[in-house]
Amino acid sequence: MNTGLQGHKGRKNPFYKSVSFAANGIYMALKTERNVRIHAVISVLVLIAGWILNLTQIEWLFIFLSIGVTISLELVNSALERAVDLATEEYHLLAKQAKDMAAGAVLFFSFISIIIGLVIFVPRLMELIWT
Ligand SMILES: Nc1ncnc2c1ncn2[C@@H]1O[C@H](COP(=O)(O)OP(=O)(O)OP(=O)(O)O)[C@@H](O)[C@H]1O
Repeated sequence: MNTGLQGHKGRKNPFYKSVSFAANGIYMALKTERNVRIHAVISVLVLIAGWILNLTQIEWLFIFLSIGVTISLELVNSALERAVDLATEEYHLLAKQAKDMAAGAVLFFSFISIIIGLVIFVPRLMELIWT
């Protein structure tokens, strides 16, 4: 009986294999999902800006948290889109709600990330301009 703890072929996968499946998931999302790529590019630009502006430890923590949560939500959203498409090819109100709510989670946290970015970067840029 498959208890749900076993891998695809009935055996529990070794840890390194689970990590490699997860890394493949990130690679597939980057390859196939435009929004994941956009967030990845923005994240790299924010990291470069943070490095140039010499952020404090606490500012870096907020930046890494924002990037991490946003990209993680993008991955979960992409996974849910695929699961819904696998479940039905027909139009279904629940399918629409599931996809739109998952997309809403990404949008919601993106707004929070923008606010965090503004709170951190605007004073730094003002400092640069006025000094
Ligand atoms: N099976 C379905 N039944 C009802 N509505 C659906 C279904 N599949 C998708 N939708 C809705 O159609 C719209 C477009 O969804 P779709 O998955 O094609 O792309 P998307 O949400 O723009 O995301 P992405 O661009 O990342 O693929 C969304 O509002 C979604 O909720």
